[in-house]
Amino acid sequence: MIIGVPKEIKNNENRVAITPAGVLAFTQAGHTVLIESGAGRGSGFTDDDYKEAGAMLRPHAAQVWKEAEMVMKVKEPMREEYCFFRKGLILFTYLHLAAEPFLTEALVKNEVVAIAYETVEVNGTLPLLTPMSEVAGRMASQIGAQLLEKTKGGKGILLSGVPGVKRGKVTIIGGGIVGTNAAKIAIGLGAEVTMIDVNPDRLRQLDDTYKSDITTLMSNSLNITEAVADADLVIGAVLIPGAKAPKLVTDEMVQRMAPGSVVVDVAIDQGGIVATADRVTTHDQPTYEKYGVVHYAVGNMPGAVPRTSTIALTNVTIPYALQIANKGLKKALLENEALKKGLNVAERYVIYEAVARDLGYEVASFEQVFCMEKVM
Ligand SMILES: NC(=O)C1=CN([C@@H]2O[C@H](COP(=O)(O)OP(=O)(O)OC[C@H]3O[C@@H](n4cnc5c(N)ncnc54)[C@H](O)[C@@H]3O)[C@@H](O)[C@H]2O)C=CC1
Ligand SMILES: CC(=O)C(=O)O
Repeated sequence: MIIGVPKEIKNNENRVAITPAGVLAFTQAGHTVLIESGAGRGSGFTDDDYKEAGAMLRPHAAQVWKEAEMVMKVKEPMREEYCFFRKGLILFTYLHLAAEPFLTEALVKNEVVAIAYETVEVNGTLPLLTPMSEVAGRMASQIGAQLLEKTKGGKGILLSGVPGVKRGKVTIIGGGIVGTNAAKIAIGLGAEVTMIDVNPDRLRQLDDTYKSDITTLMSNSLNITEAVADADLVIGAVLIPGAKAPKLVTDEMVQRMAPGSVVVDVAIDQGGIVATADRVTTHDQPTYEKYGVVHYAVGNMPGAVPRTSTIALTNVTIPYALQIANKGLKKALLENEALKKGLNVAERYVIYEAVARDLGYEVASFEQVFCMEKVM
């Protein structure tokens, strides 16, 4: 198979979908890897590193998209990339389609086979989302702590406090991978941490893990209202796989926060859980203020630490991509239930149920599409 890796073009997105080690894995299996020149630079990989591993370089993204049978990316394609979509092209990347109606329409219309990293699922876990959630969760507390500084628009508190001065309060909504990683750093910084989740078993696990370092609360409107009003820093970390994020923090709840408080809505890539996080921000301009509260809503947080993130991401994506290349799409999907869950769009159909529901498409089952036996 011919695998293409274009340079990421989202604002300050310095990750790349393949490392030289990944190239070697493909070429050793007899595949061809095309890489846009400079694609790895932001992650510290030179064109020569890729060439030595057996990749072929292409000066322009258009050539990579056109020649490749499967394009691997990190972020969802930007509008400038939609013109490269074509029937039967396999696209393997983060997609977050429930929050991307125009992208979904472009993929459907052009009959792209789109497999989303974030919905590949093994026993209820999301192995291709996990490493980036680990990065973003850790970053969320780190960034939130900085934004609480006066010079960054915050209320001017140090999360750890100092002897004789009380600590800052962090409320984390969603106790999954982002939430637990945010908690680790917030606890390490010395903050008073409250974690809210809707799953009682999850709350039990969190209590067992962090013991008296955190307070756990069941997710309901009253608990969220109180914990948000009381917090210096709120971190949004809820996920319903594939679906648009539920707006759990209302406009009124944000209005009740003290001026200079901070919201970091990590779940913004699925639309965000905070009503006032009504736009996706970029690393160039990561924050805005609403009701005196600093909002951070960057949709590609791990892009700011590309070396760590690229290696962590490709460690988990390459084995799946290799299965597609080695077996062909149809066989790979049929033999791997986890990968099959990643299939969001194929043959003009939306296959992932939550995406179809949120965007108003009729859902087609994998079997329906598979039986048509055209592209696959
Ligand atoms: N902005 C960025 O750069 C990045 C964003 N993310 C996003 O962060 C979000 C969280 O991801 P993960 O932690 O990996 O997901 P996860 O699936 O590990 O955790 C989600 C948690 O939300 C909980 N939850 C579901 N409904 C809830 C409700 N009504 N109230 C409270 N909790 C509820 C679940 O029980 C689960 O514990 C996702 O949208 C993910 O795409 C991840 C990485 C980078
Ligand atoms: C998960 C995701 O969208 C990211 O890492 O950018």
